[in-house]
Amino acid sequence: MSNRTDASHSVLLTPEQMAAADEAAIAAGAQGVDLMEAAGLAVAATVRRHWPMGPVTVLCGPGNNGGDGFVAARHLRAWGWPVRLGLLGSVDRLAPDAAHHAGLWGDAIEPFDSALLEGASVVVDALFGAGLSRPIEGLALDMLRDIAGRGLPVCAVDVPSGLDGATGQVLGMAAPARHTVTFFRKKPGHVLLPGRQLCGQITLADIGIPSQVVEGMDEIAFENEPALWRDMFPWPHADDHKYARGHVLVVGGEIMTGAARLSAMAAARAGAGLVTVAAPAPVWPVYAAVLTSVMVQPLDDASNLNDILADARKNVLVVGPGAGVSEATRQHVLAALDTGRGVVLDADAITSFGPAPQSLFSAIKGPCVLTPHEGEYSRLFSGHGSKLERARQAARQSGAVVLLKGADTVIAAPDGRAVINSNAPPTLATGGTGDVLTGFIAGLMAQGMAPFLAASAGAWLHGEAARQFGPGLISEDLPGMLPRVLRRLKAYPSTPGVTLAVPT
Ligand SMILES: NC(=O)C1=CN([C@@H]2O[C@H](COP(=O)(O)OP(=O)(O)OC[C@H]3O[C@@H](n4cnc5c(N)ncnc54)[C@H](O)[C@@H]3O)[C@@H](O)[C@H]2O)[C@@H](O)CC1
Ligand SMILES: [K+]
Repeated sequence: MSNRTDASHSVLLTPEQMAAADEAAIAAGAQGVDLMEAAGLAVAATVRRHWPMGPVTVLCGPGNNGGDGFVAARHLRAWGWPVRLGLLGSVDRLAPDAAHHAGLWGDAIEPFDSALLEGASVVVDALFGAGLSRPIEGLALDMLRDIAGRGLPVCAVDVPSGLDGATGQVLGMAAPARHTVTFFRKKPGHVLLPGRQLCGQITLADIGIPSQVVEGMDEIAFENEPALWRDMFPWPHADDHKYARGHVLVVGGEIMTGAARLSAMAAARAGAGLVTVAAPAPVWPVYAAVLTSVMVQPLDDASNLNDILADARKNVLVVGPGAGVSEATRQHVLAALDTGRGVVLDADAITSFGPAPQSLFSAIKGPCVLTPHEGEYSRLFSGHGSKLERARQAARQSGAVVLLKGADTVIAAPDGRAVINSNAPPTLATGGTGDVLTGFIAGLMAQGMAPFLAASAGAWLHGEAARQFGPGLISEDLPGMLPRVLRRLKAYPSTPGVTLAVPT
């Protein structure tokens, strides 16, 4: 767990937002050539920090990313490194800032071909950054393939060239980097997959852009970290009693009984004062036999769910885990939504509305979280673009917080706020972990945490619990890891500043 205290560093800027930040900094008095100088110096310093001195090849592209490359080359040369530099295109076509730094380089610019790679112990990839506008092809494609084929260690400037900073997708080709140096703030493409895996270790360099330039920007996304929501975390109060800490009701299914049990245990561990599973009457004993701290109420054939819901202290309702795709599940969802209380819908609850998503959306009137994986998403939504955009579109369309699952889970609110979660280890790719996540979120909501914050916090706790458990994880290990994660979270420094509670 990192102990960073400045949540502003979890801000993610799209290349367009970064360009606006750059413009605002220049309008406030910064010089473009100075920003480029700082950027290139940070790249050179990263190379010096992580590689022993040896032959370095700097590959410069036709835009400002290439300009950063010229600066890095000049500093490395000044520090005694043998530097070779190749330029894609010609010096007289460089934009003014890059041309300025090409002039300061003032040394040989070699033809842009594979000979540049001979003997290189590290390659600085300054071909394309934020300005990538089409798939890599031609000479650049050949070069990147050659670098990847030779397995040369790469230090990427801003992004590995070919990676779309907005989406995390590769346009044509990108050579995996060992280190990526980016400027001012990370970009969504550094956190979304496959981008995250191509960047290696990311260094965030301060190049002199004032942090205020971000204020007032719309639709900023964040990389999930406790600084964003920890101050709103529902820690128990000294005078709390169990009824003050919320009551989660999980509607259980008849076949996959484990799923609802996992959600229930997770909700309890997340701190809900009470948790009840409403279990179909025929399998009621199955639930009752294995759940100790969780109450079990029989749900009979005639569907007495409304009677169970009559107790308004049940303030968060979970439908979906192990529910089965059926008309009964649909009815349970609609009954839960009709209460206007907090609702978390997962799995079969989502799939049951596949044929008629609008009937679900129009029933959502209270705080609601949908937790689809990609398959479930595509049953309800026809969003397009990056995962970030698709989660945002779904949240807007449904009026619910949408948590779009995966190794790069995205959480989006209907008002445009969005968080990308990046701490989930691959050991979470096993049955039942999603049911636990649902329970964590419900447990936090039951204690009064707003749905977007609860979903963000739940996703982070889930990832952290898995990380701390390590290899061999199965889903029922996760709730039991939560106390340890919460203990560490409690010790996490308080962080005034950027939080998710501020609507954009
Ligand atoms: N915005 C800022 O605040 C700063 C930006 N800096 C650098 O500037 C970069 C952005 O510079 P630019 O906007 O000039 O963009 P790039 O340098 O990323 O690339 C733009 C150039 O590449 C060409 N191009 C795009 N895709 C191509 C493709 N697939 N094949 C061939 N040519 C292609 C474009 O026509 C244009 O000439 C950042 O990534 C960063 O490295 C830094 O200098 C520091 C300050
Ligand atoms: K690059």
